[in-house]
Amino acid sequence: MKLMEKAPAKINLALDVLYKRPDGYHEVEMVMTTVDLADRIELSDLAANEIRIISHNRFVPDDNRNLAYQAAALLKDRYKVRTGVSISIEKHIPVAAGLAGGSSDAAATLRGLNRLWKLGLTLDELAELGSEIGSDVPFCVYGGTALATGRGEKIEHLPVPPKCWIILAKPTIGVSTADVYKRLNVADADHPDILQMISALELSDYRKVCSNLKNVLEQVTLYTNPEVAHIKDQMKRFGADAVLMSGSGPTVFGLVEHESRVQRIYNGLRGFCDQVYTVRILGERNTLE
Ligand SMILES: C[C@](O)(CO)[C@H](O)COP(=O)(O)OP(=O)(O)OC[C@H]1O[C@@H](n2ccc(N)nc2=O)[C@H](O)[C@@H]1O
Ligand SMILES: Nc1ncnc2c1ncn2[C@@H]1O[C@H](COP(=O)(O)OP(=O)(O)OP(=O)(O)O)[C@@H](O)[C@H]1O
Repeated sequence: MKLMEKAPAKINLALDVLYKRPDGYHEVEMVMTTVDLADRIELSDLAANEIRIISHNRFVPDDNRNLAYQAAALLKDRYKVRTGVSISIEKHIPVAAGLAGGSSDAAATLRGLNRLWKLGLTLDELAELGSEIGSDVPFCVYGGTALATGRGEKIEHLPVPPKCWIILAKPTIGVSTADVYKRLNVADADHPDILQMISALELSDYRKVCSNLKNVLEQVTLYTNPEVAHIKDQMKRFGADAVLMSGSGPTVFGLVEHESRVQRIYNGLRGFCDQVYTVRILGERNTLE
């Protein structure tokens, strides 16, 4: 049997770090939402009892370093599954970009294998398993819009953001998430007002969403990567309503309310940046089919 799952990218509308925990992770408060830039995961039964990754992307590992591989290995081990699986990843989300591409592939693999192997697990159970793979995986299991706390694994669903266009631009540099967290000085950081962002979503107030976009990790990545600041400036200059770096970066996203401006911003950025995407916010959370 063969089946397909979509693995959408996420952006962080607000990202706060409260403190460094004794286990080395940071306690966070993040408002996240999925967008319609997605990898496509195809899962098929394999006669041999093994996990095979096919990706055709030189930046994506095809062994047990791949987060989709880890998701399959975790389910296989926990539920004593004796059949093999081939996981084909058609990559559309830029790698090491702050868009949770690997985490979303892992989450889609959990959802897909739950169906393929008829495990009967709930999304909550899949999200709990996903937290063993990475902090962004539980959010990616549900998708939609949510507040993520703890190290990112505690999820509370939020209303869909007001309708708008999102422009994503990724500079050619890659960023290490661990390194960005390590270099953050929590005491000196400029913190977002997470409650105001939640209120903006509850009121469906586009202007309020724009004025509350803030990411505490942005300064850290901007400091060592001036390209990110340049893209932010240009996106604003071309007419985006508000701009922010997603996650640990380096991808920058801009919110645009009026369609008439989208093409101008896209064309302006394409003049000096190879990876630019125009996307929409994905309204719906995932459900189990
Ligand atoms: C930056 C974000 O993408 C924002 O959504 C996430 O906070 C990071 O999520 P992720 O990539 O799934 O992170 P993980 O794979 O769990 O962790 C990678 C590394 O980032 C650091 N890390 C991550 C999450 C967290 N709350 N505190 C941390 O300090 C740790 O050094 C960890 O070893
Ligand atoms: N399925 C996968 N797709 C992409 N990268 C993967 C995958 N599995 C493992 N990786 C590894 O993970 C690293 C980070 O990739 P990813 O695209 O997930 O980063 P990211 O978008 O910055 O993640 P996050 O936003 O969660 O911090 C890559 O350099 C790659 O070696």
